[in-house]
Amino acid sequence: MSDLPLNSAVRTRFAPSPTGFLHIGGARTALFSYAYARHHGGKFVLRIEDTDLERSTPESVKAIFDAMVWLDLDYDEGPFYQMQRMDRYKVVLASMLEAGTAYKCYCSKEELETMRAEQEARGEKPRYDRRWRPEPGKVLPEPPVGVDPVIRFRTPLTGVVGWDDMVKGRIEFSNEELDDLIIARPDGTPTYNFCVVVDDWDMGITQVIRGDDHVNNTPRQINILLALNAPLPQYGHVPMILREDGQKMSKRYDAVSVMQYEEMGILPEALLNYLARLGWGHGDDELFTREQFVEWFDTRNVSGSPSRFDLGKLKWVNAHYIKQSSVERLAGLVKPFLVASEVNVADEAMLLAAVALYKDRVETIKDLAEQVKFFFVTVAAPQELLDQHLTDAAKPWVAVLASKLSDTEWTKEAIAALMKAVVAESGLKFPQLAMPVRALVCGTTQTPSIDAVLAALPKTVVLARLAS
Ligand SMILES: Nc1ncnc2c1ncn2[C@@H]1O[C@H](COP(=O)(O)OP(=O)(O)OP(=O)(O)O)[C@@H](O)[C@H]1O
Repeated sequence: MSDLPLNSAVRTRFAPSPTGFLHIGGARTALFSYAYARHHGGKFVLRIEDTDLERSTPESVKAIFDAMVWLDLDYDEGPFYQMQRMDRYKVVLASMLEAGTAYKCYCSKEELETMRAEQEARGEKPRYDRRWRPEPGKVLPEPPVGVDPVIRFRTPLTGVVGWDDMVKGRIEFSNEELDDLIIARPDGTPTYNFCVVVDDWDMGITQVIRGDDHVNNTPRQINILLALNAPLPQYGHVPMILREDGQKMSKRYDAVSVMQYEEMGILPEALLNYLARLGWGHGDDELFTREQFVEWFDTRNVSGSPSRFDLGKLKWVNAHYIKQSSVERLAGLVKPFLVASEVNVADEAMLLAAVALYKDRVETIKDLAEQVKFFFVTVAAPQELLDQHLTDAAKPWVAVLASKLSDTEWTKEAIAALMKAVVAESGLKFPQLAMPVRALVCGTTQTPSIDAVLAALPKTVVLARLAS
């Protein structure tokens, strides 16, 4: 079992279940599969595992697509939907019954419960006792009338099933630990592990890269593939991403959707860079492009232990990408945030100027919107800020500055020269003039160079706010 047959052309897949949004744990797993395929010049396949009819919804399918598009994880084939492949599964089930690698089991729920209770009473691990498994010389019970059977896989009774995991190294299970799992329900619908096996086989998947919550499924899936004489893919199980509180991130336990990061003002390339680095490393490199990641990616450098999500680090990475982005792109991204807070952004030139002034000072696009808001609407400074800076000493000089500004040419240089002159004349220190000006015009004292900020605003607006 150690030398698994390998297909030559790499084909990886991402196979989410559409039972909620795509969270970043799933997204990182998708990213690793994607990067592996791209690194090897192979194909990346998207498969929607929608057989859980109670939990799967079309909205969740859309949510997965939205997140994949936003992150630009472009797939080469698919989306394939398991629900559209039922006929194929049934053909394979029939072939397994025919070959004797699967068999019908007529145990009722009650019988299974009794079996379990008796085993527990004897101190044994509860498991199906294989009473319907055909064996040479064994007499099977008469199939009860009117009962639809399940189909069970005929798991080898002895031996070891193992694989060289691309992330975790050698993993082995004894077949004695595995039971004859149900591969089709009484109504004929196939179960999870069976569908995955047929899909991975039909789709020619050569590397199954998935979360390590699937490690226990892998020996079962390998046994079924072997029974089908299908080629075995390589398996790589990547550790889970944990929430900041250390819990597994899962749709069921309030994980945050990938798209919520867009709403927070995270750039997709920042999230990808952050996720790539989370649980994978290339020396000390923290910031790298998608192309570099694809070039460097190797499952051997994926960490074997779970990683904890760290919003602070994500924001740090995001700040880097914001700095690197063009003013035009950022202006396009920040606009919806401003509009959402009912700020009218009619003056495009002012928006560009404002973004240029603030892009190196923010961690998210949402922050950026907050920071540049005062360009478009008056933001009143908190009273304590005014009390602190708009002192009796400063007030008259703010008025002097305002009157001089009204006649000056509206450039950063002219404004700077004028402020300098007023400072000299007044005997104030520069901040004693600049701080009240900031508070009045911007609603805060935390701003970039005040001459640049004033120059980016219409003169009339500056004068009105200084007079307020
Ligand atoms: N927290 C996580 N960290 C890393 N990978 C994950 C995490 N949760 C799921 N995955 C992986 O993402 C892929 C898609 O998983 P799936 O759509 O079933 O999401 P899920 O969150 O596990 O769902 P559930 O709500 O059933 O827990 C699988 O390969 C799975 O192993």
